Amino acid sequence: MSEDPDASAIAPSPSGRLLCGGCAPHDACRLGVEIADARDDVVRFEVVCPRSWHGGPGVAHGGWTAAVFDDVLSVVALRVEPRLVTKSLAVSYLRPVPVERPVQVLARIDRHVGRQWEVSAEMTLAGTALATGRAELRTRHPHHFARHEAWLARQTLSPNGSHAES
Ligand SMILES: CCCCCCCCCC(=O)SCCNC(=O)CCNC(=O)[C@H](O)C(C)(C)COP(=O)(O)OP(=O)(O)OC[C@H]1O[C@@H](n2cnc3c(N)ncnc32)[C@H](O)[C@@H]1OP(=O)(O)O
Repeated sequence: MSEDPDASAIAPSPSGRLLCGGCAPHDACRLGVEIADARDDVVRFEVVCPRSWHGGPGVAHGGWTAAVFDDVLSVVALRVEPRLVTKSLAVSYLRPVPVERPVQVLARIDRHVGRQWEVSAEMTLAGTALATGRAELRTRHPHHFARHEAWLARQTLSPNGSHAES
């Protein structure tokens, strides 16, 4: 990568959306997440699971639900600190999530001390909880991506395809 990877920070897209690197070129969230309202440490989202993410008949794949929580839990803190990574993510699946049906997600910052963030969210439909998520986030170290790239460059592929430190 020729640019400084650590300069990377989420900035609003041309239409004002906060999007990840994969979605920014589309100017739309491919997970179906939209911010509905943002106040202080709480953000409300409207989310629609695209049918392409179904895992069972008419219901979302659990990986979609986890990705949505990773996204919304980051967004709630990204509004304050643009350089974050997820350290841990826990999801409780309470009821199936329907595809192509708007559901609400409320995400909040529970605790923020130094580089450490604790955030949580609930996904509901008509007031009934479908899933909850909780994450620990970290403000990135200044050379987070550069360190990763340097580490990766030291890994060599062996003839059987496995990696070894060179
Ligand atoms: C819609 C808007 C956009 C939404 C975007 C969606 C956002 C999605 C957010 C994500 O999903 S981020 C991607 C998933 N998360 C990661 O890839 C994070 C990977 N984990 C880490 O980089 C580290 O474990 C972490 C920075 C979380 C550690 O933080 P800590 O505060 O717990 O520990 P610390 O910083 O002391 O580092 C612990 C160890 O990791 C090492 N370390 C930290 N950062 C590193 C790094 N960048 N490269 C290599 N090693 C690293 C560090 O040196 C140290 O090594 P030792 O144990 O040997 O001392």
